[in-house]
Amino acid sequence: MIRMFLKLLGDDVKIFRRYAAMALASGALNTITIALTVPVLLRLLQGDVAAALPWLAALLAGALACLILRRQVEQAGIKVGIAVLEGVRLRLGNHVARLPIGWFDSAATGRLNHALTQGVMEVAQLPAHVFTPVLTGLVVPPGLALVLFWLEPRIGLIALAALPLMVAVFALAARLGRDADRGYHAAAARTGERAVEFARTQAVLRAFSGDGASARFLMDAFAGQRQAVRRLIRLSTASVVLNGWALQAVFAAMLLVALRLLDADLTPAQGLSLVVALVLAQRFIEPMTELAGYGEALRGARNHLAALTEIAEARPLPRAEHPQPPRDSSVALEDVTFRYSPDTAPVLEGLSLRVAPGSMTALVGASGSGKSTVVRLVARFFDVERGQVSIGGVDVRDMSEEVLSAQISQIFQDTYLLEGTIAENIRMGRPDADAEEIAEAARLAGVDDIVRRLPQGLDSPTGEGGVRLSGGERQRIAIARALLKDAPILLVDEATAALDAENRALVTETLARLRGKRTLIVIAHQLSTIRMADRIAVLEAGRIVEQGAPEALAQRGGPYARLLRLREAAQAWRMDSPE
Ligand SMILES: Nc1ncnc2c1ncn2[C@@H]1O[C@H](COP(=O)(O)OP(=O)(O)OP(=O)(O)O)[C@@H](O)[C@H]1O
Repeated sequence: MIRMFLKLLGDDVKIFRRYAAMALASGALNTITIALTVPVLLRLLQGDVAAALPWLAALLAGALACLILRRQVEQAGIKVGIAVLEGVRLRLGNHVARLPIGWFDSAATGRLNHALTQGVMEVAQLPAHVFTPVLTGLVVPPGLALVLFWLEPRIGLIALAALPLMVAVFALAARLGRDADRGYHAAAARTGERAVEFARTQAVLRAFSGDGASARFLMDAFAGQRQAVRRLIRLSTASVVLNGWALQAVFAAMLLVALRLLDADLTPAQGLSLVVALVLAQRFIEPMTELAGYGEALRGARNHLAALTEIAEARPLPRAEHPQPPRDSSVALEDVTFRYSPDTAPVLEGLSLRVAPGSMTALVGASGSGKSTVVRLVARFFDVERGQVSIGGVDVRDMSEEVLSAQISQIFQDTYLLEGTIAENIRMGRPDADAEEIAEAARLAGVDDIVRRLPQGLDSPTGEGGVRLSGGERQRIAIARALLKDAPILLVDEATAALDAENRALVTETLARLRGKRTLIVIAHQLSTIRMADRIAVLEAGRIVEQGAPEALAQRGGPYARLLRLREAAQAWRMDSPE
């Protein structure tokens, strides 16, 4: 855990080392001060107040020094906390900015948000609230065990033997708690997903199962979470009880030995030593009880640290050492194999595709066949596992990010709008565009239909508190951005399911306008788009099973011809059916 913490601190690790050294020194000073109670008590119990006075003075001086040092440790802990708050966010922010675009799926974005807000906040509080007592608590018991051994060897031996035993018990209790925690977090995440799904799919659920059966999957998730909570309570209680029992057992063993010793013939001096040893034994147990109490806080922090470390360890795409510019706007995938994670099957396997500059290629195929993955690889959302993706004859891995980005415009399904006005969102396509160019792109993309009903027109704010735009309207803004950017390659996901007839026509119009002028790669769903393409590539389970000109493929009677028949039948059905 400390290793994860140090890794996150980066260069600020120096501040932590200084703080940790001070915390350990404070623990050592605490031990010495507590040890000073031994001569004080011995002399006082012997009735020799005068002899006790110098020791008492030393004890008071030690207590004062402890107080001062503890304050400094706290200040140093706060400094580490501030370094975490400022440094970790900045470092992770810079790191995340270099991660592949494909890393930012909704789950990762949610984790990032949680880790950077709540996670960093809690980790920043660790030094001041948890590490200080824990580090101090690590030093005091071994120190006092040695003093006990010197004072009363048999009780001291129990204390020394208890140290590794308690480490083992704490580790076991921590493991129990960690397992329960993990189960609980997994169940809570599942319930969260089911609840969001339940809310999002209300229309479908009500249409297809009005008897309440639709809520069953959500109820199952709740039941799973209840079970996980019960297990968490059982195991956390067990770990607290285990720690408590172990500590009490150690103390009881010390008392038993003390009783046996009292039965034996003791000199008055030995009797006094035994009494003082018992007082010291109590001080030996105390910090360990405190330490056990921090188990839960450490476990919680461990989860946050693990989430932050996972983000910090996500690998950015390597930068080109000798970046080269593309020679033209052609696109080629050669023998490409790609999988989303090392433990899943490849999504694309040995896929090759060549797109001539200025031509239009339509990717068609069943859902899940890998069409979106192909366009994501062209835009280098991820790097391929085998083979290569090149633009203008240059591997995308050998291009600088800026040059690659300048080659490509995208019109994808999920258009994200930034906080700002509609005009500013369109300007993202080309930051130096003037108002006239933005207005023209907006007009061509049909955004002016949207803004006409808004009093502030293109300057209307989007996002929270601003205009709420539908999926289709967002896509129009994406089209406007793409037209404004005017990059040599345009990647389009038609996603007609989300679009109304007017938007479908807009996408077709945009493609028709750019056809022959730009390299177009389109995940095509509409027959009109498919027929407009110079070449069709038919995908099935991550491979291209057929490619060529539309007419030639239609006549061949293969997969494309079958797909065409299905689409035509679907379109005829749509035209015949009453709207
Ligand atoms: N981010 C991701 N992480 C893991 N697997 C993914 C991810 N995106 C897609 N996949 C998987 O990769 C396969 C190909 O998906 P892809 O989205 O490329 O297909 P598609 O042909 O574009 O489908 P659709 O037409 O439904 O959008 C599918 O099995 C899908 O589940």
